[in-house]
Amino acid sequence: MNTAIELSGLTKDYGSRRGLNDLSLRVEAGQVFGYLGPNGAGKSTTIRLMLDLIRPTGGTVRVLGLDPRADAVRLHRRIGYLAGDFVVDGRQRAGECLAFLGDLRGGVPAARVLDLADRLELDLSARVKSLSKGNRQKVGLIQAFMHRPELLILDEPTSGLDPLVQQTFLDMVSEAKAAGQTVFMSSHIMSEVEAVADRVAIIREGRLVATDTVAALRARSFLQVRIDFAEPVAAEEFAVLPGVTELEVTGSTLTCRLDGRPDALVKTAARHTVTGLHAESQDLEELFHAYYTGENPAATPHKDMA
Ligand SMILES: Nc1ncnc2c1ncn2[C@@H]1O[C@H](COP(=O)(O)OP(=O)(O)OP(=O)(O)O)[C@@H](O)[C@H]1O
Repeated sequence: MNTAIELSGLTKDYGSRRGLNDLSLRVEAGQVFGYLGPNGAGKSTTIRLMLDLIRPTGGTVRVLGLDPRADAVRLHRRIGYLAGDFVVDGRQRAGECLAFLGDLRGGVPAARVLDLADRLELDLSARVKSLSKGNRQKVGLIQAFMHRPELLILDEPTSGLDPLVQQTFLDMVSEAKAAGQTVFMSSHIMSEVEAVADRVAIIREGRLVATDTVAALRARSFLQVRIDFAEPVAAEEFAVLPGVTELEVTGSTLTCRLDGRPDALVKTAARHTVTGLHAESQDLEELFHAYYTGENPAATPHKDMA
């Protein structure tokens, strides 16, 4: 598999302040990669370094096999970038602005812009300065997607978008992936990238704290179970079952955490009369919250630096 982005030992100091600390990361071509972290974690810093908008204090960056500094012009033609603080000339109409940016990229068919504007419900005749934050963000999204770049780098792309438009955006990301494009997108909310990302990385205070596939993270999530029985049950009968931890039995009510298959627990419970069953899946969001705050995540994914 080709590598779209390779960061190695990347460090960025802002004076005495550290923006990024020895960060290594690889994004394979064709992947949708979610880059997650709380405010101030270093997401925008990483993205700006990838595009040579700022220079690293240490470490190296390769994007599409090129050096962003030496090959800036060649590289920028192959990338669609949405900045976290996307700004354009507010006096222009949205359509004029997009036509201008399309020309800079060697020409984009008007029908392509119209189609994206239609899907995102953006009025191309409105002046940019009259647009709401969310509608301005749509202009930013269209300019990033419209020339079908090999690599999309999107800094907080869903910022300001309402849920319906967020869904349209996610559809656009899925289509880009189906067309073989690579998407690197930052967010501070897991649920925004969960549906489309193949892989996610989490950073906190300028350091990478975990990276793994969304599927693997999901597989590590667990169930919080409560079973009500008609009669009191013995804790010992359940304590030995595979995957059962944090077991508590109070009279005829059992609560536990269950990792993996529920088969053994269900079969053991079925030896008794079950009057109630409640199983709640631990949300990926909770797992990420634990990473964000630096607590030990309940289900600890290994660090996978691949
Ligand atoms: N130009 C700068 N000068 C000084 N410090 C900076 C500068 N840019 C960023 N920082 C600091 O570097 C750290 C990382 O900032 P960065 O903008 O990369 O975070 P982020 O993860 O993108 O956050 P957000 O979600 O809030 O956009 C923060 O502590 C920030 O204050």
